[in-house]
Amino acid sequence: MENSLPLSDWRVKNTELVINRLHAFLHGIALLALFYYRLSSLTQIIKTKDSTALLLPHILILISELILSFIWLLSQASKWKPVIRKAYPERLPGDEKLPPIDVFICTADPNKEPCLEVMNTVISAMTLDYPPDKLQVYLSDDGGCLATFQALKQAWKFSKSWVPFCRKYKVNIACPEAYFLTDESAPVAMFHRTEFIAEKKEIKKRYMEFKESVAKIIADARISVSRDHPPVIEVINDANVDGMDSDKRKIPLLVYVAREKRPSHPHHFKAGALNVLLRVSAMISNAPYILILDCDMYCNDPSSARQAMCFHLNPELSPKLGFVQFPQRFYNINETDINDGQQRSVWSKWEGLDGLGGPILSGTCFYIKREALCGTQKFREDVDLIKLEKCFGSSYEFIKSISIYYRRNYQIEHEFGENKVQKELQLLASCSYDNDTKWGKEVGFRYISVVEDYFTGFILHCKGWISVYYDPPRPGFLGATPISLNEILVQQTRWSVGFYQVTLSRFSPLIYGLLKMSTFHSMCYAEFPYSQFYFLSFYVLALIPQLCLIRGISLYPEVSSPLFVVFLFIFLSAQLKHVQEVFVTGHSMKTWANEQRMWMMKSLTSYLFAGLEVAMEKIGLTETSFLPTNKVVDDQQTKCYQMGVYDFQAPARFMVPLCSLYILNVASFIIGFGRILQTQKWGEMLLQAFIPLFATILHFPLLEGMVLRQDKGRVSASVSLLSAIISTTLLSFALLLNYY
Ligand SMILES: O=c1ccn([C@@H]2O[C@H](COP(=O)(O)OP(=O)(O)O[C@H]3O[C@H](CO)[C@@H](O)[C@H](O)[C@H]3O)[C@@H](O)[C@H]2O)c(=O)[nH]1
Ligand SMILES: [Mn+2]
Repeated sequence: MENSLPLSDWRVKNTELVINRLHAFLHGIALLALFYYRLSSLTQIIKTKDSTALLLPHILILISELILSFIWLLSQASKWKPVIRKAYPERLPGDEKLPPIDVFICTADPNKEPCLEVMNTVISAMTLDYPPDKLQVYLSDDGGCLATFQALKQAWKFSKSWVPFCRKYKVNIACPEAYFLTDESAPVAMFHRTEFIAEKKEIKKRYMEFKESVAKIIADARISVSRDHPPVIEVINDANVDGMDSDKRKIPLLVYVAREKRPSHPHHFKAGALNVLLRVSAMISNAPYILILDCDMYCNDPSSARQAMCFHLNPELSPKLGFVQFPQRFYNINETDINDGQQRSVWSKWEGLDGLGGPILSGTCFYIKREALCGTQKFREDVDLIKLEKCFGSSYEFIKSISIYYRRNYQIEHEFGENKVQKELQLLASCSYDNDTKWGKEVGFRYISVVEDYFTGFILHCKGWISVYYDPPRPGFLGATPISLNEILVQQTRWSVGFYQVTLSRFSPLIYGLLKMSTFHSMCYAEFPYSQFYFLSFYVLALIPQLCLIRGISLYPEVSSPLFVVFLFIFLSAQLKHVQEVFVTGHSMKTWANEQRMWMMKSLTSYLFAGLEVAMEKIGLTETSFLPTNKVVDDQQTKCYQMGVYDFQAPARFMVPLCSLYILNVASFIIGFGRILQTQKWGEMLLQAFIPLFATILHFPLLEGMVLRQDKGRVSASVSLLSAIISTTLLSFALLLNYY
């Protein structure tokens, strides 16, 4: 009876589907009317003799509207068919039938990624509700830091009591730090209560001791990131014996991996680290499924592994299913979330992508099939060793380990600790192993972009794998997101660089993607890289209508013209659609305002600078870098975030463009409005005066930061001054031209 019930099912979100398609239809027609107006007014300008002064602003506005509309069009794909999924872990087969899982956790820099948080992520993964002999946790330490290694040993020691405690009392929060903060009581029957309280007290004491020991390790060590070290791979256990024996294992296996790094070798950042883990784990446990986690994302609900298996083991999905993606949810978000750290709009797209072939791989919180990453599906028949070596590198042991996927007769026979295995592991974690192989190109995580997640997922989809988005009611994972404006903009710049790198390669979603996947799916993939061009639109819209306003050049239809309604409709329909999406996902108007503001701020800074960075990279002036976000927050940033105000202590390159444009918008509105009063040309200039007014209101926090605030998070005086000079220069230039 039980077996006949499906492990998972899904349904289309019909109401949203209807709203989205109807909106797309109406908004699309209005956009056509807009371009009709633009083209006819352009032809008219060209026909009139003295046209040069008018032509340029009109063309610029047309370009900006074309870009906005093109990205809007791409974005409709992810709204086409939103679906929602359900998993039924209680219908899974017994533990003995569950497949093993390897967990990969990456850390890179102990100065930016606090050791205790990394260890909490590790411990939370060890606590997953899964048979312990089928769960292996690997920590990749890209910093090659001894302190991390020592702390991991302490984490293992603590896990030996924590994991059984959680299993016994079915503790619902897998991360100890979070558990002791919330004071959750276990759902046990009353007669266990006293025993539970006593054990909880004891385990809390052990956690405190563990915390102290980590703090001591950090205090004693010289914390530095090494770029020059040999590979270190160690199974963490008491006496170097009992950890490996899976029959007796009460808690999951824990392995420390620091791959070899040499200054002369490219290490390909996180993708490189994950590929080393893929190889090393193949020698040790070789689980068919892998959970990948960033060190700042811990397992919140221990049942995520079983939930993911509901999809991976569902015969309807299984053969083609590459990965199950969970959303990234954050524990450090507050109600105001002024920086839009939660990225609501991105995650709601994933439901739409799920209806088209699957969500984009998002770097962390996903259960992926090893076979999909290793690309072994194409070696199903017997292939010769030379060919395999060219693809997977020189380790025969590794090739044997993946051969289960095409001959299915290879079992791991070696004992860990044998010299031979250690030697093989060292080889697999060496920095030159990738050379002249297909690693990073056709095997494992792909290298060409710093958004290795997006790119690798894209290639998997192109190869015919599908993926599933699962957003359970209780978040499977919780992480920390940057809370300062600066970190958010730096992070966004990195992502944007990564998107440009993909678009400029031969794998551009709108060329390569269209050939390999459905049109709608590739449109979803294209939306991300093409969104970078918002910077062009927003620079035009933040400057041209304003400068034309003070010069009295009209760029929009008069109030009396029927086309005025078109513009009004487009503005309102876009905003109301956004408001509807915000409300449907349970948020308020504040979220709408924050998202609008951050969208513009990111476009005017991160998107632009990423473009410049990639251009410099192309001509050989700079090298790609992946600077991990700083997970250490100072009091100042926390204070600002909690008060719901921006921390404007970001570098001038971010602040000056924003402040200059703001001042220019305020000034142009005042001058323009004065001009309208004088000339009484209300109808002609109304729309145009509205643009700087909207910007002034939406970005009011900038005015506060420059003029009203006195705290440390205000805009620095030098930035305000420089911005004032820049905007005044631009304004006087425009005004002078006017009198000319
Ligand atoms: O050379 C490196 C650089 C980073 N990392 C790790 O990569 C993870 C992600 O780095 P983080 O600084 O937290 O970046 P985010 O911007 O928060 O990460 C998002 O964006 C990345 C792509 O840019 C994805 O890999 C991530 O999964 C996704 O959460 C962290 O665990 C790092 O330790 C490495 O292992 N090696
Ligand atoms: Mn992160």
